[in-house]
Amino acid sequence: MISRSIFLVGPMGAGKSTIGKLLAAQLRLPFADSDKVLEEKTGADIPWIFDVEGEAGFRRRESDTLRQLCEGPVQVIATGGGIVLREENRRLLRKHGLVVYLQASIDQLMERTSKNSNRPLLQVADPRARIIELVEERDPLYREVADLVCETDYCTPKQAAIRVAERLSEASSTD
Ligand SMILES: Nc1ncnc2c1ncn2[C@@H]1O[C@H](COP(=O)(O)OP(=O)(O)O)[C@@H](O)[C@H]1O
Ligand SMILES: O=C(O)C1=C[C@@H](OP(=O)(O)O)[C@@H](O)[C@H](O)C1
Ligand SMILES: [Mg+2]
Repeated sequence: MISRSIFLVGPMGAGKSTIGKLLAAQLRLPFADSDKVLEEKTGADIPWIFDVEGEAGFRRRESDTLRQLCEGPVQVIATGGGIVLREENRRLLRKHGLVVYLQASIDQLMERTSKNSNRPLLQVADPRARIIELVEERDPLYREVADLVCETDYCTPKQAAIRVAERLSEASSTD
């Protein structure tokens, strides 16, 4: 029985948005993607927000969106990869939900994020170096908030969702 929202955190390309939707269906919970909610509230997409308001503007909107989601129903929430940067966000994640850190190798993160250009932080000459830098900076922050850590390298999104659901049920049975 799930009594708190489930937040998926982890780097860009870990599969938070894809696995989150599948996990929600499996658990029969609503699903929200914080980036999509933010874009709908703003009426603009993430590249536009970064262009016009910079990363600082995006981070303000991201925190507002997280606060709003924390007040909503119990659901599965895919967050953006940088949600853990602000201490106030980390506090909210820990307070309002069970946090699952989705991990993947640098090779997989590269492959999965190279398919589209909607991630402003990766529009650089050397996206691989940028991914490595971001993972090094953020891994301790993901660990700080995580109740569970799940690998997504050697499986399909569906298999990953099933594995996360199993891990959540094991964790709740030992509570
Ligand atoms: N095992 C896997 N787990 C998660 N995503 C995967 C996997 N294999 C391939 N993908 C693909 O990786 C891409 C990026 O996933 P996405 O859910 O947008 O990641 P995030 O929200 O963490 O940035 C999607 O196209 C997804 O289908
Ligand atoms: O890592 C980040 O700082 C970001 C990750 C993106 O979400 P995904 O992790 O879902 O790609 C999105 O929030 C934005 O482009 C910034
Ligand atoms: Mg996403």
